[in-house]
Amino acid sequence: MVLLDGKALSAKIKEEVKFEVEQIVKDKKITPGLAVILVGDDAASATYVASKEKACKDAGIYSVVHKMPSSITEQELLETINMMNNNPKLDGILVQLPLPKHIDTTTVLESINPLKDVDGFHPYNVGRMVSNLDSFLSATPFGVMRMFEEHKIDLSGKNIVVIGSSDIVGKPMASLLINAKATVTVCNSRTKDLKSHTKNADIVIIAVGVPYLLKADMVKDGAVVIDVGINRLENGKLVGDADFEGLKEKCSHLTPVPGGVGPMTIAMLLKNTIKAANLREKREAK
Ligand SMILES: Nc1nc2c(c(=O)[nH]1)N[C@@H](CN(C=O)c1ccc(C(=O)N[C@@H](CCC(=O)O)C(=O)O)cc1)CN2
Repeated sequence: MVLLDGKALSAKIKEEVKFEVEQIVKDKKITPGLAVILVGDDAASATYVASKEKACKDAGIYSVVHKMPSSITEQELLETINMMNNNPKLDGILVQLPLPKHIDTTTVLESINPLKDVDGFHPYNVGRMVSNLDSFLSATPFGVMRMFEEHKIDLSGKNIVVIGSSDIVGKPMASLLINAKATVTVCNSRTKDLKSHTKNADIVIIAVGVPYLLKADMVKDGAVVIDVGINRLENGKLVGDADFEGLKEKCSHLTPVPGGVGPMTIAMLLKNTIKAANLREKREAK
């Protein structure tokens, strides 16, 4: 079994980004800039934002983290985003999810300038991605695609099952796979007989937030399994949605948790920030 090591690959991508930043600074005389908005005091979100801040610093990207209490109104958040939309030094803007319940996530994401939308969550970018046009790609599915590319895992004509249809992972993942000419089945919590789908799959991608849901008897020999789940058990252990120990005997390729898809999310965010910095002149001309 080949371990799809996201930690090692993300380190390589971060080095690529560092080089790209140096080129931009030299050629365009600008420093790429990223704004991260963190609303509330969710501990996991705070950790992810801190990792994004550190990754930016290491790569030479200017970053600002704007922390807001969970009591803020939607209007206050929209005003902050508007200010960032109008700041030319900020090439990318992202709002860490999830947001508190009283704030409408769609309204907030739609308020970000699509040319600064480094999360790829704005409907403009989602639409362009579905149409296979150049766009910002949501970092997690983008990271999974980069893993496939790196390990020369061909997608064309493959039967791929995506378990989970979230806006952040499942839906964009399915679109990218369709564009890569795979035969894609998307399953969700109402899917009848999940195993009948996964058993036929060359590749299974799972992102549901249910520890150990995908077991060895649910996949065929030599399957590729990509585990996007991150679940913290009561004993503090971090595990995925797939039963790694059982699956490792059966799969040709498998991602670990931690150290698989998670670190790729941050590396691909940096890639998107470089893309956004390269759009600065285009934005300014508008
Ligand atoms: N605005 C966004 N919000 C959220 C996103 C996103 O892409 N944009 N994705 C997730 C959280 N996330 C990044 O924001 C993220 C999740 C996990 C990891 C990661 O490296 N995980 C490690 C384990 C970390 C730990 O110890 O908890 C791993 O899997 O090895 C990075 C980023 C939801 N919100």
